[in-house]
Amino acid sequence: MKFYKYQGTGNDFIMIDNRDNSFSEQQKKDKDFIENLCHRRFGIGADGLILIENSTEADFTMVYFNSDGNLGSMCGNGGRCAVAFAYRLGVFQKKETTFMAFDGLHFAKVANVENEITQVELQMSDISEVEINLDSTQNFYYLNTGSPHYVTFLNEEKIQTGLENYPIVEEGKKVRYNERFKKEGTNVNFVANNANNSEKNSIFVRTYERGVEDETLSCGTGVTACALAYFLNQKLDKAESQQSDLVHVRALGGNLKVRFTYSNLSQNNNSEHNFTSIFLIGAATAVFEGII
Ligand SMILES: N[C@H](CCC[C@H](N)C(=O)O)C(=O)O
Repeated sequence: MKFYKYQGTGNDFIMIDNRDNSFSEQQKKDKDFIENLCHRRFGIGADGLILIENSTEADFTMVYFNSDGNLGSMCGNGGRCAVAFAYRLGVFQKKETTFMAFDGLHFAKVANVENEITQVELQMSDISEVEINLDSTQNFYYLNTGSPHYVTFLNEEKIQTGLENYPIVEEGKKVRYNERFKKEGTNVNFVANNANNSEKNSIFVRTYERGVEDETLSCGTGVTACALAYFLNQKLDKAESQQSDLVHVRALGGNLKVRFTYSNLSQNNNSEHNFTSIFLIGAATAVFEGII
């Protein structure tokens, strides 16, 4: 079986063209097999496995597994890699596509191709629910950008040590395995202002990923969740009823941008935050290919 290895800001994936169903239904259920493929010593090594399959509604379907072998939810970096891979396979010819994923249809644009690096603008699902927990005992946003994300902004005391040195795995596990989240799990994101970038709306994000149960170098749905939470955190009081914005995000594995339109239809209801036309923008890179 032929495989390709891709990475998007250091979040890496094994990609398989499964339009011929060569990756069997049996293999999809075989968690040990998938876990081994993703294992960095016993296998190819990856944060996840992605299959490109035929779709009746769209150009293709993306099936995503976490590196623990479980079927995952939406994956933003994987989605960008899947678009780059499908474009290379000729699954769609013009530089725009629509594909099916765990959380529904996604539109994407191939903005540029230069050798092995493809710039992809991936539309994420609209968001209308954001849980905001900011009081003396809690400090987090919780939202689902295709995958569930807990987002916390490092406060002054924690920021002293810097997000660079913050114990992400240890602190991430405390949240991921707490009473509320331990059954379904959650991804856990830590955010600080990006002091290295003078551009406005610039944040630094580190993510503990469920299913990988470790920090990854970047998480696309996490970066998206952090950009939206940052917008709410910074601008809610000043937010007009409708506005568009762009947030620059640095992850350990590289830079991404998140563009979106915000509207709060009922100004009195703080829980109704509508984000539409959300795009995750950045590179997807082909690394190598091989035969299993
Ligand atoms: N790395 C992925 C997210 C995977 C989400 C996964 N960890 C889960 O919650 O099932 C991304 O780029 O969006």
